[in-house]
Amino acid sequence: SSSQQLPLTSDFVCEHPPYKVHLVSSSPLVIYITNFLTDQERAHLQEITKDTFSHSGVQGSSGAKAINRARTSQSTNVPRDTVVRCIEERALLFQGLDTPRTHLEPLQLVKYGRGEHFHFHTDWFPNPEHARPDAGGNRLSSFFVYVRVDPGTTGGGTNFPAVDAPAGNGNGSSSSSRWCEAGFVDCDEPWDAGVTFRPVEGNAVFWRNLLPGGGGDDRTLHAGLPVTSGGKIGMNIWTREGPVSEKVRGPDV
Ligand SMILES: O=C(O)CCC(=O)C(=O)O
Ligand SMILES: [Fe+2]
Repeated sequence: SSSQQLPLTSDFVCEHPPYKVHLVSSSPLVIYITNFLTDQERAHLQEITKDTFSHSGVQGSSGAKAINRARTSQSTNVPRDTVVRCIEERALLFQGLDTPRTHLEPLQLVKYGRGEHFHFHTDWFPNPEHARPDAGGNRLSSFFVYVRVDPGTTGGGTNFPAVDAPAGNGNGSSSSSRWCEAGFVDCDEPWDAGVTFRPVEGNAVFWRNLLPGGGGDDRTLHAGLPVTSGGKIGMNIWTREGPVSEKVRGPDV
């Protein structure tokens, strides 16, 4: 219905929802964020990208692919309108007061149907060619935001095999963990599988990809596990070490 869409008039006011942060791991830095996107923003993102998804890897942005980017999902870049700029601003403020907007790649939606997955990979580029200063350097941080989860969806979690599950989550021994009870973490996974975040609409996982010296942090390896029923749309927000060219970022719309 039309009430589902935000007005895209010049008097649009960017208001950030009262999201909450929950520390998962300090090394590597991993933070779980609840209510990062509003329902209206989620609907808007889907509306403006409808019919634009394709299977073509890293579409239109850096042209670079990390190794093991075996993804059966479809993706699309999000045109940067006032609502999207508001989400960008939120992601920048989250990371401090001095991260310029130009360090952001175009936001990217990733869509999975039943049986689709994204194999283990790092978001940072192991190939220095893809992380050259004129390309914006490497990917300093990632947000993966759950934009849509079809009712009855199973699977489709985001797994980090080298990140310990939050302390006291009771993996394998108890169901008392608040992380499990809240539905944020999949505690049915075996203890040695690291941590698996369940897709929950509006919530996000944030992590830092690079070590203090600038090298890639192998512990940020992760995968989009196969969706066993239903479907999921997620969104990547990638912040580079330096500015991304205007050509890659595209115009404001
Ligand atoms: O689908 C997921 O849970 C993760 C996707 C991902 O890692 C990516 O698009 O880079
Ligand atoms: Fe990723």
